[in-house]
Amino acid sequence: MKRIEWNRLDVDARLAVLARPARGQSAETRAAVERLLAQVRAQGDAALRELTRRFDRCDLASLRVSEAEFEAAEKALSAELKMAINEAKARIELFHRASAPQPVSLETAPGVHCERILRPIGRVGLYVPAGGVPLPSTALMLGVPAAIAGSPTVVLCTPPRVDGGCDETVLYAARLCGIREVFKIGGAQAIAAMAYGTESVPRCDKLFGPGNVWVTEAKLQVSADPDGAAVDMPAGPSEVLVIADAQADPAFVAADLLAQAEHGVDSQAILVTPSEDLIEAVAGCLAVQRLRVSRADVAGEALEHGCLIRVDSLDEAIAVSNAYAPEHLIINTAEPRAMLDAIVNAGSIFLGPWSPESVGDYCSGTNHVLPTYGAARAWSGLSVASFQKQMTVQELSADGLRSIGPCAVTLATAERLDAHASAVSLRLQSLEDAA
Ligand SMILES: NC(=O)c1ccc[n+]([C@@H]2O[C@H](COP(=O)([O-])OP(=O)(O)OC[C@H]3O[C@@H](n4cnc5c(N)ncnc54)[C@H](O)[C@@H]3O)[C@@H](O)[C@H]2O)c1
Ligand SMILES: N[C@H](CO)Cc1c[nH]c[nH+]1
Ligand SMILES: [Zn+2]
Repeated sequence: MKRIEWNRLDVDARLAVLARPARGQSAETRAAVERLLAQVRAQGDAALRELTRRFDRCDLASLRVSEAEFEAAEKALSAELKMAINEAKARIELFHRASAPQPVSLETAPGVHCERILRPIGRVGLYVPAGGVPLPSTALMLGVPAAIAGSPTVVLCTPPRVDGGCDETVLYAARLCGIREVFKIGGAQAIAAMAYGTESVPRCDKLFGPGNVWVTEAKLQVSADPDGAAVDMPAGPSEVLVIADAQADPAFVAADLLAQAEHGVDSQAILVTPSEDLIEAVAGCLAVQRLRVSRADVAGEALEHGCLIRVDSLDEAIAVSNAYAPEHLIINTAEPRAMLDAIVNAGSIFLGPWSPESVGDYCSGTNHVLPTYGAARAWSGLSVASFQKQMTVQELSADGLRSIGPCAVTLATAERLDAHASAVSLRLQSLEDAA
């Protein structure tokens, strides 16, 4: 990992350190995804079968996962794994229920009743990656808030294995969330199927979930198409930034950096600390720990563009973190909670030595689908609200209109929107006439 002395850098060099690798896909990827989307729109299921043969190297009799496959999946898993999934799901549900938006109803003036009411998005499409390693935890992170919001149609796509089956753990997690419409489709073709619909796959209003470059580009393209679908958030490679001081255990810090690095070669792992000794010790631990992980090649490549940044103080570390706006922020210092008020940009925050980022990935209760690539400056992680629409309602009595109508007339007149003004003044006049 690169070692950086923050205070020796000028402004441009600091910006370069905080810059992510170039965003957006190559022109070839964009064009390839455009062709894939057009093919699925034109040929429906036939295109899905052909593309699954080409990219996933398997011939599917049925795109949809059958009841028998769900049952076989449940039988195939160990009791221990099922219990862990059930346990994680219960905590994710607890947190997501508690943090779900509530309806609002109040009088803003006598006789002026304003409400916020909530409705689930009608048809939602979930994507669970499985090209490299299948991610059943992602099925929970998408499926639980969708179920709490109460979306009537929940569709889930995940790539098939070469034998035509699906990862059993993903199927078990999907079923636990009440999802029945699961399709063995991966990549851009899955996004196209859910955005535009095919003979088998229902068309969805909004799509959720992470994925590789083809998935990400396809989500971008369908969200820009008025006939396509909305998407959850701008996504990029996974990221972690650790703020630590001299008291932090270097083995813990190294393990946290490595955990994010093993996701993909483009993962971002950054340590910011005032302690030169900690940087030295973390570098040593990383050299040892990375040899022990099965995805050592992937992690090693990711760590090459990660960095160990030395700052003068913890206040400066916070400033670096706020400027970077990491997906995950770990604060491993003597008084982590005391720093929380100063943190303004981060997807999810992990306080203290006993809160590794991995627990947020699986089972603390928070969601692991989070804004990356600096999007945490303006975006939040997935929640029940992401699966809902918030509609506002107003109901005025005659007295209500008498009381606030003149305000509307004055503002409409100032904007020279006479029809707006008269929609109110006409009514005020009729009330006066009736009095
Ligand atoms: N930010 C997050 O919340 C988060 C969480 C989990 C995973 N991730 C990321 O999700 C990604 C998962 O990627 P993955 O590849 O393992 O699985 P994936 O399911 O996203 O992609 C696999 C699919 O890609 C398609 N594909 C393969 N080669 C292709 C080609 N040449 N042209 C067109 N399509 C092709 C295939 O159809 C295949 O089914 C990783 O980058 C991981 O870091 C992010
Ligand atoms: N850390 C990933 C989000 O950036 C989510 C994940 C799934 N499984 C393990 N980790
Ligand atoms: Zn992870």
